[in-house]
Amino acid sequence: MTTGATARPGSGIRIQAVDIRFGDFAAVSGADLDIRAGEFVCLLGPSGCGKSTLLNAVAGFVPPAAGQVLVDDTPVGGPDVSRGVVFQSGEALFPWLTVRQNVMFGPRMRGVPKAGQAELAERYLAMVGLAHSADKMPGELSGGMRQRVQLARVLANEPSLVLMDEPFGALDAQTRQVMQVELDRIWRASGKTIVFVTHDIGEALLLADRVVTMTAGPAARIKEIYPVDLPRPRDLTDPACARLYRDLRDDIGAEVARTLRAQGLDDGHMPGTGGPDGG
Ligand SMILES: Nc1ncnc2c1ncn2[C@@H]1O[C@H](COP(=O)(O)OP(=O)(O)OP(=O)(O)O)[C@@H](O)[C@H]1O
Repeated sequence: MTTGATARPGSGIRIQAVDIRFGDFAAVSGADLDIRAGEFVCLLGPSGCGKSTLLNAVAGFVPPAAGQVLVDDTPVGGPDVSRGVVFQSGEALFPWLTVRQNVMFGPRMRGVPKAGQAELAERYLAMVGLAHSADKMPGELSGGMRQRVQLARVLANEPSLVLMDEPFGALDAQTRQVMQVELDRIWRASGKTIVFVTHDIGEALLLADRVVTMTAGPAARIKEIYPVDLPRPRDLTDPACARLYRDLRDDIGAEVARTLRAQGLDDGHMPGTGGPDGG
């Protein structure tokens, strides 16, 4: 899968019996998941279930109240550049630095000599298709371009895994499609492990080796794991893909319906609950 383009290969992740609390609120409870080195895993689930919270635990932003997250058998104790995070908003870029300087920033902080910084910026800007925009300011870029720069900036830190929290959520449908194709290519070229949070079933099916669903919170846990053993690039209209799409839609629909029932709201029209959609 990898071309060996980077020094550091992807890491394996073990999420073991992880509980995450915010005060008295149990956001995640007993989450267990193993992710292989170099794997692309999408986390999918109803809004507010705990996808970002679990991703943040892998990033080291949120400490588990119980259980542990291991990356290459080492417990995660806090944030680290070896675990790169791409957020939804391209606003995470430094607006006063050029694209190239944004990408060189991490290596500079890590003490990489100037020539090495420039080389990393060149390599990763080329990988995300933005070599020609290196001297632009972030404000001169489109939303999709800003997300590519974010990805290049993370990759320039040579992380062993990349954590992406709805990175294309703010993009228009067409740009999103282009970015999905690009990310598939970049992932294959980089050999990184990617954990990707999304609401979008189609996006998950286009990108993931495995799609992991979560139950509705509170106390969300891993619900089901769906291997996507289909050749890439994928076609959502392919019958096998369409079947998986329906399974995932029903899985998520059942969780949304459960939440609505718990709130005393009508769930008769949700897929997976015997609604008109056939569930
Ligand atoms: N810092 C925090 N303090 C208190 N509660 C939090 C905090 N962060 C998240 N939560 C709660 O934890 C639960 C899970 O939130 P999280 O953002 O992980 O969900 P999500 O599945 O990523 O949602 P979405 O898909 O809507 O982005 C929610 O009930 C949320 O309100």
